[in-house]
Amino acid sequence: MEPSLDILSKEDVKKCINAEVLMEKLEFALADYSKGEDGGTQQPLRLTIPVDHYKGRQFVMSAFSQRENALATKVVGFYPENKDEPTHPSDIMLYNPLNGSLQAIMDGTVITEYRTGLVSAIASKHLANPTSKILAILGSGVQCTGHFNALSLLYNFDDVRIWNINIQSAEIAAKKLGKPCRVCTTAEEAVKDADIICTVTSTSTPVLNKDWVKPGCHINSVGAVKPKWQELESDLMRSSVVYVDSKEAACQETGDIIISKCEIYAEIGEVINGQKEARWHETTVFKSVGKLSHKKYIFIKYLNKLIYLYSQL
Ligand SMILES: NC(=O)C1=CN([C@@H]2O[C@H](COP(=O)(O)OP(=O)(O)OC[C@H]3O[C@@H](n4cnc5c(N)ncnc54)[C@H](O)[C@@H]3O)[C@@H](O)[C@H]2O)C=CC1
Ligand SMILES: O=C([O-])C1=[NH+]CCC1
Repeated sequence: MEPSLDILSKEDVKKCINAEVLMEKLEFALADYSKGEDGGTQQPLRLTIPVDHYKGRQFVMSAFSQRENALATKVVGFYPENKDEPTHPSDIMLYNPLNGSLQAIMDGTVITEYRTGLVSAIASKHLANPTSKILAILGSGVQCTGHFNALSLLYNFDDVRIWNINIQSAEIAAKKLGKPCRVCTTAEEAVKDADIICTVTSTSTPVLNKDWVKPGCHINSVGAVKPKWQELESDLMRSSVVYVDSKEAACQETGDIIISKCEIYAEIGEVINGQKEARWHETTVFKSVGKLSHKKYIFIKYLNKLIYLYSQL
């Protein structure tokens, strides 16, 4: 008999996700990755296909995890000018690691939204002041909600600010958060005295300057996923303690690291493993590029188990 193939829509995936469980799994995944070969993961640098003719690009990310016994590939586009379609269309293929056969194809957009915010939340847990009360989010697309929801699992913010280059978009995002938050007209106003700042934009030039940032704050920066693009000013990168998701990927894929020529202090996985310090009393930047597709397939594996149950109902 042919093995069955599960096909999961965005709604199917949404029904399966439990953010708290996923956060735990992601922390293991980050730690395993930074152990190198001892971590039992195989994860080559992702493939980037420029589709300049249509102002887009596609990333192909594959990985195997021994811990989860999972093998998967995620394909994600980056089309920042899309209006009626997602700017990051994505699909995930899950394979049986024993024989390589395809087990499931699923929407990858929901996973991308959750996973990216949760990884920033994990970084914040280690690198931000534990009493953080003021959150600023620069950018008001999918990752704005993803980051707000993920960080709210760990912090009880009493002041949340949002800024976007397009203020109407920030106002729409603010309503979606379901909690009071302030829409600011400038990025500088939004980040004043903030304890945690998330930059989640599609900008190609810096939106956050060193002089605006309170010493000791923690910054999660997830945009600028091109070698010539920057989300944070070079001076800010050079004067902060910089952590990344993957040194290999960060040094090749983001102008925030390449152009600023800043020093990378550690991978966040090294902090989780106790190999490097969490210097949370200093100004810290967690720069992620999302290279860690094994973070995603851990989701997938988890989802697959739920999918199995789900398919029994
Ligand atoms: N590091 C990672 O793991 C991941 C990174 N990303 C990146 O994070 C960023 C945000 O992703 P999404 O929220 O899904 O995208 P989105 O398209 O939903 O939102 C992007 C936001 O950036 C704003 N923006 C565009 N140009 C700007 C400019 N010049 N200055 C300030 N804001 C500007 C847009 O108005 C919008 O609010 C993107 O750069 C994306 O490629 C996305 C997923 C994973
Ligand atoms: O990991 C991811 O899904 C992405 N990284 C950059 C754009 C999308």
